[in-house]
Amino acid sequence: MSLTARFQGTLGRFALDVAFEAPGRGVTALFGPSGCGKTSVLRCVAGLQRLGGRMALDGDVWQDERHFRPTHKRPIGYVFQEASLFPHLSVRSNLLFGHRRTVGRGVPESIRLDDVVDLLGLARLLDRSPEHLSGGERQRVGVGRALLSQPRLLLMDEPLAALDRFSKEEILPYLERLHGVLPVPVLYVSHDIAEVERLADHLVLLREGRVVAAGPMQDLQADPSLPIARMPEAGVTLPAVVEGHEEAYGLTALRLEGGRLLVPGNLGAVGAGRRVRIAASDISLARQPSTGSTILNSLPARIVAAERQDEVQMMAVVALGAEGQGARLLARVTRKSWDALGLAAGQDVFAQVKGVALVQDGLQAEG
Ligand SMILES: Nc1ncnc2c1ncn2[C@@H]1O[C@H](COP(=O)(O)OP(=O)(O)OP(=O)(O)O)[C@@H](O)[C@H]1O
Repeated sequence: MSLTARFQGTLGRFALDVAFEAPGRGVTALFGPSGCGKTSVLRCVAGLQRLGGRMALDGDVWQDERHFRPTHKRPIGYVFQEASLFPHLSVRSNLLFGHRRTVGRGVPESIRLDDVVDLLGLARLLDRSPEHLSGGERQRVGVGRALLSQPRLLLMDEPLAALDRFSKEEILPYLERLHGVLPVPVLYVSHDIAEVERLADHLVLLREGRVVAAGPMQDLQADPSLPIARMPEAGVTLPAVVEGHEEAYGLTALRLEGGRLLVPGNLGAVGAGRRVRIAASDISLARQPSTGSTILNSLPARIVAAERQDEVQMMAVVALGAEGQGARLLARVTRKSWDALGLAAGQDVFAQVKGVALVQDGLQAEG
């Protein structure tokens, strides 16, 4: 179950030449700087733009050398920067607009109104007119409407870009919630890495009309040769499980693959899954375990790769665990310290984690 796409051609003076695969579940982000071709790729997938190539979803070919299925025959939901809701219809009627045209014509109903209302928190809004909704609420309705048209693929083009910071923060938890339960894959266009890290599990990195890299988010984040590792906010997002609590100190123990972190606050019941983000600038490396230090988290790890970023900085990839078999973290350290400690790939070190952000509800915790 997956999407395969290859598009080649020119748009005015812009040359697009991309090929990528996306898994049949979860959120795949198309990420890259402005003008790199993200929207054009999405439009090609939707059939709104016709370039040469081939595209198939679960083996169902939407485009190849001989065929080109028109947009209205592709089972897609499309969410734009701004939801263009029908002003004369209530929220409920807006939501059901596409539903009638699909379920009403025999398409099996895999996404139901009640589920969408529940997931997107729309119950209070159902009888309202779109004119009386905030920007964030309108976008939630737009997402719900797209889902209720029973798409087999949901396309989202910068759905948060037109919202102010406050509305963005309001809508993100709803999108995160959809993430785990949606029966359809999502292609999500954004140029905001923080947003992508919160929502996506697969990444297609674009630059100047080409694919720079594609793969699981964690793998790409921990590749020091990619442009995202050069961003000031470079880091990794990792799955974690609540392992226990140190109630006397108000701390939660989180288990990562190959390591354990103590973070402030009660992050839920034992066994609960969490997604944490650890910034490269929040990790320092030591040859010895930290004693006589206030640092809480000092994890055995092995340096698996390193790259000089500029005159001052090195970017190292460390794999957690004494054998270096666990999750990979990025560590940005100065070249001076790197040389002073005689660090090199293959060495065993201690990764001192100074801060952990819980990405799924935006909590920031200093460790
Ligand atoms: N129909 C078209 N005719 C001519 N040029 C086009 C057309 N569509 C896109 N382009 C050009 O292709 C390039 C890529 O545009 P696109 O909107 O796909 O980029 P993007 O990565 O989505 O950018 P942004 O993040 O700013 O939305 C741009 O230089 C744009 O001007």
